[in-house]
Amino acid sequence: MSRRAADRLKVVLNHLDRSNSASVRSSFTSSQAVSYHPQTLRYTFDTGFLSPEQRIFYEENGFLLIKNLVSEEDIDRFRAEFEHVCKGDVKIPGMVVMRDVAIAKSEFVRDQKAVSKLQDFQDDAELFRYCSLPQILKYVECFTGPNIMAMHTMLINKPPDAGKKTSRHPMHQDLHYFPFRPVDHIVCAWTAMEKVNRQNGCLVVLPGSHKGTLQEHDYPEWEGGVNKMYHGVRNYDPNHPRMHVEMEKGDTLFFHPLLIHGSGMNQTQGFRKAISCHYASADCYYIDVTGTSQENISKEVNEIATRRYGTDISVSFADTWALRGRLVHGERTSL
Ligand SMILES: CC(C)CC(=O)SCCNC(=O)CCNC(=O)[C@H](O)C(C)(C)COP(=O)(O)OP(=O)(O)OC[C@H]1O[C@@H](n2cnc3c(N)ncnc32)[C@H](O)[C@@H]1OP(=O)(O)O
Ligand SMILES: Nc1ncnc2c1ncn2[C@@H]1O[C@H](COP(=O)(O)OP(=O)(O)OP(=O)(O)O)[C@@H](O)[C@H]1O
Ligand SMILES: O=C(O)CCC(=O)C(=O)O
Ligand SMILES: [Fe+2]
Ligand SMILES: [Mg+2]
Repeated sequence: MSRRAADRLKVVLNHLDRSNSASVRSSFTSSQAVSYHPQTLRYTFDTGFLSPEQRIFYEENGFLLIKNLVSEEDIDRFRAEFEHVCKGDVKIPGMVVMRDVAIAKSEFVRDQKAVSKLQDFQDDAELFRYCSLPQILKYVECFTGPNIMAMHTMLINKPPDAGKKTSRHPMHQDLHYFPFRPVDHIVCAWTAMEKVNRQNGCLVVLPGSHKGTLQEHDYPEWEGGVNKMYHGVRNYDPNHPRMHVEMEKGDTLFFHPLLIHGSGMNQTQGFRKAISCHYASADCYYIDVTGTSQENISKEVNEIATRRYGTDISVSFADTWALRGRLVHGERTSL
């Protein structure tokens, strides 16, 4: 550890463990002690589970990678269930089966291979086991606190790029899609279901971007087309320092909803699989996004809801989230 990192750690330890602060402080002279202004940790709770290094890393970067968190056996079960859904053996009301735009808009015969994403698997008991895995919730609690809702579920099956670069996911902030706050009590868990690397389109993150605000999002101007609702940050600067997060099967990335991230195109012949869940504290509250940068996405969601349910029932943007959210720990207090 560098000297600077060691100094920071001392400051944080001092702040974290007030009951023990006398013994920590005793290693400083009194003049050093008064010159310290310990920063408060804004993005994580002290549940005693994360190490100080992990907390500092998340505070500064907006993500935390935990190796080997989900077992091979569980992942193989999720994969088997995904195949059942693709074959039509399992049909779950409310679950969205999405195809890549390049395939959906072509003359190709639709088969299971065309599925690029399952969205909203909260009522599929086998897939939803992912959201309740105790080893994941142990981490989630550090970001959300003890009352935990699983708000949004996805199994992403990034297809081999059909030659139009539509397998890319533009750089975005997940908060753009969410009408609930406070932002710091929301976290995504994203687990690689196989080795993910630059070749097959791993996640790309802009470290530290979670410290900024929610930006305006739109469809990027991509010649080959863009998938439905794949908005990207407007005025994206491709020169911003970025990091490719390569992961092994079972590795899990936890990240903040303001972290700017996306994924590159899949240049292999395999389907790159990942499973994810966005969690929020059940103590969060819904906001009205009218007149904000989120109005464009809420309108798109409402259009799809109208197409699906007709105009008889009126479902607000917040309602679409309240209906899909499921309690996974503690009490359902607000969301
Ligand atoms: C943090 C998190 C929330 C971030 C994200 O998840 S970002 C991505 C979110 N994306 C979504 O939620 C997409 C949800 N997808 C859907 O609702 C559906 O897959 C739809 C895009 C509406 C298609 O529904 P589906 O039942 O398959 O309907 P059809 O096959 O009859 O197609 C209806 C019209 O939609 C078109 N379509 C289908 N798939 C895509 C696509 N991937 N991208 C763009 N357009 C698409 C299809 O060509 C058809 O268009 P027209 O023939 O009406 O012009
Ligand atoms: N105009 C844009 N708006 C939003 N996001 C974009 C835009 N252009 C590219 N991106 C996103 O930036 C990320 C990097 O894209 P790109 O495919 O150029 O590089 P890469 O595949 O990560 O790296 P490389 O191809 O060099 O290995 C991807 O998530 C991509 O979807
Ligand atoms: O798996 C990926 O490529 C990223 C998906 C993503 O960021 C999202 O759907 O919000
Ligand atoms: Fe995302
Ligand atoms: Mg690329």
